[in-house]
Amino acid sequence: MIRVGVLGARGRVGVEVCKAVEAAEDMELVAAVDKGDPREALTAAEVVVDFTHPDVVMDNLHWCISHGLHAVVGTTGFDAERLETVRGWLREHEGVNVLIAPNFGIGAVLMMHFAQKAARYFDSVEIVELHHPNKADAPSGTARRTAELVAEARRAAGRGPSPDATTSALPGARGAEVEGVRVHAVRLAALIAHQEVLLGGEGETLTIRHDTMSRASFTPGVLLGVRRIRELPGLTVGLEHLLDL
Ligand SMILES: NC(=O)C1=CN([C@@H]2O[C@H](COP(=O)(O)OP(=O)(O)OC[C@H]3O[C@@H](n4cnc5c(N)ncnc54)[C@H](OP(=O)(O)O)[C@@H]3O)[C@@H](O)[C@H]2O)C=CC1
Ligand SMILES: O=C(O)C1=N[C@H](C(=O)O)C[C@H](O)C1
Repeated sequence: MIRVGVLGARGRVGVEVCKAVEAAEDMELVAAVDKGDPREALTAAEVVVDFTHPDVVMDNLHWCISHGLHAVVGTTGFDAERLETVRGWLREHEGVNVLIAPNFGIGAVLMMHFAQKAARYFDSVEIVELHHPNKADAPSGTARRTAELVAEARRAAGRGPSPDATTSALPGARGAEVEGVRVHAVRLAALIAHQEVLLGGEGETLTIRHDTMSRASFTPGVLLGVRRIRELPGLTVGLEHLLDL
């Protein structure tokens, strides 16, 4: 049995993760911790799952690593600097492993992968992410990561920026720029999490779209991470490393 603790256990995703861990035959939920609860309960766990908030996730991770606990992290807000900080902590605590994934949905991971594959073949690319209005961060972690992957593929193919002759625009009208890729964030009641990657070329467009219809969709990926984390040394970024893509 893998002893699992959940941080953010009363949150929208945390609740689903707790249910999934309790239903898994090879796991035991030993701690369900949310804001205001003492983290010490997590020391009964081997693996801690974090779905909290971008403002607190670094402190949580530092605490887990320094207590020798593996961490599977869904919370967003990671940039290159934060990832480097985590790598530094892990160097000081050999044997502790961390998986950080901006999206644990299998379909979402495939959407990012397909977008990365397609990027080299099109002149233009833009990303539209659409989420529930209670989301803390914009753009989403998934959109940021998609933009990074697409930008990397375009650079490798020797492609310059997407064509754009705009010389006059209201601030924000063209979205945010992530490594040269435009990302637009929509917040709308009734939505959960959705993303479109729009690609345009000579006389054709390709739209790659993913829709999250239930937060339970994140749990198979989280459980996969929990099962595999002990054999993934150091820091792993992205669920794609655990899939056969
Ligand atoms: N990687 C993935 O697949 C996915 C990632 N996410 C990300 O996960 C994060 C959480 O999303 P979501 O569940 O919707 O958010 P919620 O706000 O619903 O849940 C977060 C929970 O964490 C609690 N919390 C805040 N601070 C702490 C703390 N220091 N220690 C323990 N618990 C704390 C919150 O309490 P309170 O409300 O009182 O502040 C809340 O109950 C976000 O960054 C989101 O983008 C979401 C979906 C999928
Ligand atoms: O906050 C959310 O809801 C989600 N957050 C993640 C992100 O920022 O990419 C994953 C998914 O989009 C849902």
